[in-house]
Amino acid sequence: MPKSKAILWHRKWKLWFSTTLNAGEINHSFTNSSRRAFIINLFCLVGVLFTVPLGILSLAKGNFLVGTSLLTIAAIYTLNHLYLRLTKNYLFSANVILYPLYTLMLYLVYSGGVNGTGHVWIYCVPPVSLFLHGLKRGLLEVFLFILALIFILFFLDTPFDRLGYHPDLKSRIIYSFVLIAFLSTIYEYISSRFNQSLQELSVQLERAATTDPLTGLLNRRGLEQQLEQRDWAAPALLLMDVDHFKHINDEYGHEYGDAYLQLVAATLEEQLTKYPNLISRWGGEEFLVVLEQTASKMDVAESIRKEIARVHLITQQGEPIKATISIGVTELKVGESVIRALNRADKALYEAKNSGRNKVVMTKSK
Ligand SMILES: Nc1nc2c(ncn2[C@@H]2O[C@H](COP(=O)(O)OP(=O)(O)OP(=O)(O)O)[C@@H](O)[C@H]2O)c(=O)[nH]1
Repeated sequence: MPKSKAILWHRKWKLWFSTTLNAGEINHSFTNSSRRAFIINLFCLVGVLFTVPLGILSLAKGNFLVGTSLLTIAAIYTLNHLYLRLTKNYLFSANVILYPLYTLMLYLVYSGGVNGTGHVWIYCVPPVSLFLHGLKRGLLEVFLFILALIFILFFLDTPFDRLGYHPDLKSRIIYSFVLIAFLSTIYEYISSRFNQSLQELSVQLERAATTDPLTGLLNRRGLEQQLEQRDWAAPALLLMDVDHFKHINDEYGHEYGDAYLQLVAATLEEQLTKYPNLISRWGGEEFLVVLEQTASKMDVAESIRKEIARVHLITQQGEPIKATISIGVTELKVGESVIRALNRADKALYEAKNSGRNKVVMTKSK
């Protein structure tokens, strides 16, 4: 096969494996649910790869019962994978894998399995159970499985008893099973803790990337992200700029400048509690508010302007720090880009500044 064709095949297989193993994933991050979906798919895939050839072989040898049983298991695993892919209901899919597995393992111990080797398979129960059902439920099920094992091995008259094993084997099976359960619990505990901190870190990073640290408002990226996430029916854009802000920095120092920006942010939040909105610090001393279409967007802008002119900071020496704000208002038309609408808002703001500041100017969208 030519090299380029081989690379193409390799890529196709890789994509197929990745799609199959990640089918039914709730999101792409490494959450517990996506981890479980991955394990269920892996289990189904490996199960089908094992049972189909063995089933066909058994049928070819005339062993009809074993052959059809194996092919039925392959069909159940395939359906389970398709069900997970369609519904993302990994809890149900986990049950489809686990409960038949428990039953099969207990039956293997009871019957002794092929040439008395049935009990060697039971050690897959703790890791699979803990992976798929998590620490709490997984541990409970492993505990119940151990009770069922003890009952079968010590209180039932079974074909296992007639295999001629040393009497100590029964207790050794239980001890070694408990050891594997213990190790699996430690592994699952560590990996779920690691997963949890990874998720917390990812939430913190996401917040840091979309929030302005000084005011706690959305930053430019956060606002753009939130604008995309919801259907806003022609919202109003209010672009605001604190008047002569440089003067506050120059006169009282940067710390008071920062505190004043925090005061503006708090005032905006307080003034806009009644309306669905997004408030962002757009840059330096500039704020952008996206306001869901209300008949009174000019009234809202006016009340913000008046409130900013009213509120003030007090310095340590008891001096009041006051400022005003200029606002450019426009409407974001359906299908229009934010940048285009912002250009209009910017022009309106410029007009407000040029006509004396402490003003609200609204442009009509063309
Ligand atoms: N304290 C503080 N100052 C900031 C921050 N970001 C920007 N600034 C300052 O904001 C000032 C903005 O000044 P200008 O752009 O000249 O505007 P202005 O003084 O508000 O005047 P007009 O907008 O024309 O009314 C600059 O001095 C910046 O250093 C910040 O996070 N904290």
